[in-house]
Amino acid sequence: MSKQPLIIFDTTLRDGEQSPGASMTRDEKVRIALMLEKLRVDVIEAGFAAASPGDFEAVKAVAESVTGSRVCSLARALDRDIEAAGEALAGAAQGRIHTFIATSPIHMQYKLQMSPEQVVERAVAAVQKARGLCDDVEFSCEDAGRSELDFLCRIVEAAIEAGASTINIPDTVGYALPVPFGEMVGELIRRVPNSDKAVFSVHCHNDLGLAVANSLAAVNAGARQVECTINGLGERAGNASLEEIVMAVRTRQDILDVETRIDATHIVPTSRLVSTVTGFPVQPNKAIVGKNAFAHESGIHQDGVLKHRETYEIMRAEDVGWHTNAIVLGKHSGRNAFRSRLDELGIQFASEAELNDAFALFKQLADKKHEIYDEDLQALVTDTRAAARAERFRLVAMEVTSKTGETPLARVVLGHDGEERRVEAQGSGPVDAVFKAIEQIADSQAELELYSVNAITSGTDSQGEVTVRLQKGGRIVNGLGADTDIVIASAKAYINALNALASRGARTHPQGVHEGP
Ligand SMILES: CC(=O)SCCNC(=O)CCNC(=O)[C@H](O)C(C)(C)COP(=O)(O)OP(=O)(O)OC[C@H]1O[C@@H](n2cnc3c(N)ncnc32)[C@H](O)[C@@H]1OP(=O)(O)O
Ligand SMILES: CC(C)C(=O)C(=O)O
Repeated sequence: MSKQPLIIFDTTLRDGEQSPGASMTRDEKVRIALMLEKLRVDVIEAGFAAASPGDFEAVKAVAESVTGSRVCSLARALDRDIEAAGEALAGAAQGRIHTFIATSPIHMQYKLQMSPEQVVERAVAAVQKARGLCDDVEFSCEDAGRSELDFLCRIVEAAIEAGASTINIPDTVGYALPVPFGEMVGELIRRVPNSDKAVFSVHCHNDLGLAVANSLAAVNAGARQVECTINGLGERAGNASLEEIVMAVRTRQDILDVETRIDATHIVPTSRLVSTVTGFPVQPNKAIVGKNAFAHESGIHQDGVLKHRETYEIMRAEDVGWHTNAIVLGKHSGRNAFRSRLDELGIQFASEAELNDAFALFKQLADKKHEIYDEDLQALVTDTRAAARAERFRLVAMEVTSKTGETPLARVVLGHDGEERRVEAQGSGPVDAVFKAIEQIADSQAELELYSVNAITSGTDSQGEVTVRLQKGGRIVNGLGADTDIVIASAKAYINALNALASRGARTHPQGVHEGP
């Protein structure tokens, strides 16, 4: 069965901009509008031309820059607002004037202080005025979600009669629930005698977190335009999110009779642009565009995704503009994901036992650190391999006391030729104290030529990677150690270098020759 088109009306630049703190300059609106055009949005509501000279200029600039989408301006049911909208849209390849008036008893009585009859009259006059300036006119019944159905039928019929070709039913305060809202929209379409002369639209707010659900319920009931915003930006708790509507429609083609023209591969870049321009970050668990929307950290899910992506993914990350999905290594990850990531890094294990040792170290590290990066894995494999060689010195335990005004003290337990030995030493700093304690056992007579510390990744929970270079009798060896505690990383690096000296002690080098991991 062929699908009917669902018109995607984006109001990021108008209702989205009504979020406190999200106002945009003319140039920012043009940048976002050009991105929305690329996304193949059908209608871009660029602003409210009568709101300010700046918004008038912004609507005008968007109207003159965009050709692939229809550009729209909002206007109250007042001549001056409608004239401003018409003037701002004059240069548009395809323009639309969107006029509105509230229809709920509470808004008519307290806000507009108008009778229902006056509201109908004003609506008709506004639509006629707009039609005189533009041949595409949308009429919205503000607060329709709390309006009486009989009154809605009356005003909608009159607005269509006056020339509106789109009738928008907003749930202005996010009060609706999906089933009754869908029923209301369906009933309106059935009862309005001239409903076939207009496209029915919905505009849902998210005060109860139901904006997308309510919009889809209305689509099921016959609405063929949805008003929405990128990242769900909008007044108070926001509007229905464009990316969620579009991907719900695309993903559930089995039960929805509509399709959109949207090129979903531009969704993530558009979301990023809107977030950067407005300074509103996208929460990590936001559907479609959140950083975690296609990321898997738990072992069972990772195993499933690696075996067959659809076990845990209902959409492809690439289809909405992500580079790829993500297997994030952390404390809930399992061996399959661990092995697979190391494979991708070109690291293979000689045996299952070596993999298990590395995996055990990985779990210990993951308990200390939120996310394990590739650099952490590389350091960890170096550590495992060093530990696997039957080495002369092995760090068993250590404790360092470092207090303001006191000389640092290190207590170290070192495995040495199969025995455990305890030593303690003071030093000018904690690392110096640890090295001195180790030297009490090793007595290497080596010279420390280099000591350097690097943060492997960013963040204060990053692992420190330490390089120690020792020189003895013309031989130079490097030792590496990594840990979230840089003093422990230093001890590991020093011991690693001592083991390198010890294991190659029989060989001599005429000049300084670098050896090490
Ligand atoms: C649900 C929505 O999102 S609707 C869009 C909301 N967006 C905005 O309000 C942003 C742009 N708004 C603005 O810049 C200003 O409010 C303006 C320029 C439109 C109007 O500013 P002001 O003239 O100072 O009026 P103010 O905002 O204080 O009050 C709104 C007036 O419009 C009236 N009004 C509200 N909606 C409508 C309407 N759809 N049609 C006609 N009049 C309306 C109110 O009753 C009130 O009238 P009053 O001044 O006679 O009491
Ligand atoms: C003006 C209309 C469409 C609106 O923004 C609302 O009712 O929320």
